[in-house]
Amino acid sequence: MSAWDKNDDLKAALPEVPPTNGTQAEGAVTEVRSAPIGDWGKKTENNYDENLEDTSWEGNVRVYEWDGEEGDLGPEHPELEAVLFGDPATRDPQGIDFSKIDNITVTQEGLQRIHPISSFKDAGLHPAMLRNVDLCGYKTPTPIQRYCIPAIKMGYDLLAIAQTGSGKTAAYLVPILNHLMGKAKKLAAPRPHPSEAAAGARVRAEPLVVVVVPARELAIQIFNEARKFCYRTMLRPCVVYGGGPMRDQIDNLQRGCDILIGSPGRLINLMEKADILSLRRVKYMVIDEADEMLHADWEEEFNKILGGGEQEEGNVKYMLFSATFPTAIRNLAKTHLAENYVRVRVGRIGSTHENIKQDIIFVEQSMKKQALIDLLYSLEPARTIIFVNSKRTADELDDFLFNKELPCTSMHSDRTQREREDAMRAFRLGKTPLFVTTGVTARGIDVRNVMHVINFDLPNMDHGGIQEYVHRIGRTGRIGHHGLATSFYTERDEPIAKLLTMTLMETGQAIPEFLEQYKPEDTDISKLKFEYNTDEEDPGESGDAWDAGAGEAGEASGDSWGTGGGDSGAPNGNEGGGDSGGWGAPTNGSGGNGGWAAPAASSVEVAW
Ligand SMILES: Nc1ncnc2c1ncn2[C@@H]1O[C@H](COP(=O)(O)OP(=O)(O)OP(=O)(O)O)[C@@H](O)[C@H]1O
Repeated sequence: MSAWDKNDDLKAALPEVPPTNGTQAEGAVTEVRSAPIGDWGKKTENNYDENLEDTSWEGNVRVYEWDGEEGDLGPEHPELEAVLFGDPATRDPQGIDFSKIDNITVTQEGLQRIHPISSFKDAGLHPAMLRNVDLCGYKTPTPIQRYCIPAIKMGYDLLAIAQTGSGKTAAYLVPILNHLMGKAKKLAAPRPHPSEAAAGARVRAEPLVVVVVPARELAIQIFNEARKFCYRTMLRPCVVYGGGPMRDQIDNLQRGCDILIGSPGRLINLMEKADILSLRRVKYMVIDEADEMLHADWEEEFNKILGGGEQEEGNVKYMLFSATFPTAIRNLAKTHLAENYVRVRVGRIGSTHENIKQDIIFVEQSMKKQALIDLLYSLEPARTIIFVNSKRTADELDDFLFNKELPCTSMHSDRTQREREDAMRAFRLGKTPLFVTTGVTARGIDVRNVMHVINFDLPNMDHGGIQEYVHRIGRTGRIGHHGLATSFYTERDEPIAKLLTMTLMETGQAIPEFLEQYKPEDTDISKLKFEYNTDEEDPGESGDAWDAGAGEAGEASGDSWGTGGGDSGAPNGNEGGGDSGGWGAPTNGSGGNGGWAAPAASSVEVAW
């Protein structure tokens, strides 16, 4: 365990951010320190030559290998278990405060009403999957998991929106893999026995699940999660991403691939090699960070991936996940989903967690570096991500901090993939607890114990805007932990000021004096209008709520994990009949007016 993993929750010690030498806050006391108050450890320099010798690309790590003779379930493998799930001493989540997560309102829409599970035990998971969940240290499902697990089990397309760090990855991996694990032999493509693969036997990869994500590091991270949930199943995960070694990635695919996680460019590249990869067997297509993937910049890639499967119409379930979802992109998203898709939203779309303390400090542009050093020197050392808006600033800041003897590393899109993986690894391991990066890591990246996010530059409204702010600060305060997000605000940040102020108000953060002028006239928090994704535009959300009633949780329980086609209740009828529970289309839906909701959609709010 790294020293940086010991204080699982520094929350109690979360400091008030002191004014820095760079602030203009009136009456600010500018205590300038010339040295850090704690021990940051040694500054380190990456030796890339040494690393070049190292062939351990992140995609080449071990996965559970099925030798095909154990029936549906492979034997336990204690050594691999320790590799996948880590030191048992650090598995159990400590310091997690689920109270804030559990109080968030959950809204669901669509023709079908989903009954949330109350515990993993009630989810009808295969005992081996339940054990994998337990090995991960998950005791209780998060709200998004409570809804997504039964919805996916029942076979619906899904649009799921929940705050950063709220467990969206497991919300789709667990039910999808659970559903497929009993059917792997029937559905999966033939593959060489591991001993034959070692002797060079190869097949074409024909995955059952494809997960598409917008960033390479995120693909690697989700692959690592998939490795855990595939443990002892017959399902073999692979990852492909740009910049990584093509030869190794192809080699891995050709040993058999059931779950493929990829960044779009490399995925398309490989799809063009018909003897290497075919999407003809795909049953589930998951688009993570879906609002980013549906962005116009990705349109071509996105359409190629969605259209490249030769699957029968209606045979693929589509799942879209994100923490943010601007209205226009939500409207586009629905065109990719079946009419009877289910939509689940936890809290306001794009809202931040109360667990993240947000501080905004006014800084003169020319004083930012000084302000940063003041800030770092005045707080206890803590694993920290520093976001900047340009590659040049990332390089400069890395140098600057390094010259101050602080242990930092940095990443941006001009770095080689080897450098990117090294930097990420050094930060994850706590070797370099300061990580300077551009927005390339704003989304999805989950590093244990990130206590502080600093926006050295606030996101530009033309590049990411308030959504990027939400994703960036969401690298801390994950899954019930507490974190601090400090942003340097300069005169140039005026365009984001209004949305930023409302975002602060929503979670009861202190509004600094210089932002007071941007407060809306009506300060009633329930009436805040986030123009970029007004929920009013979502028909079906206003009235017609189904009576949530009591006893919601647990109703999806009971039936056992997949034996053949009977458990899905697949609404498209493509995996047999089932037990969708007789939720006929409600007659009171409002749907309709060309906007977001599916026909006759209705919604229900459930306060947890
Ligand atoms: N039920 C659970 N109990 C405890 N920890 C969990 C649970 N579900 C997920 N986690 C952990 O919570 C962390 C955040 O999960 P995840 O990365 O899936 O969040 P996310 O909602 O996808 O966030 P983002 O929007 O930033 O991508 C991970 O470390 C994951 O292992």
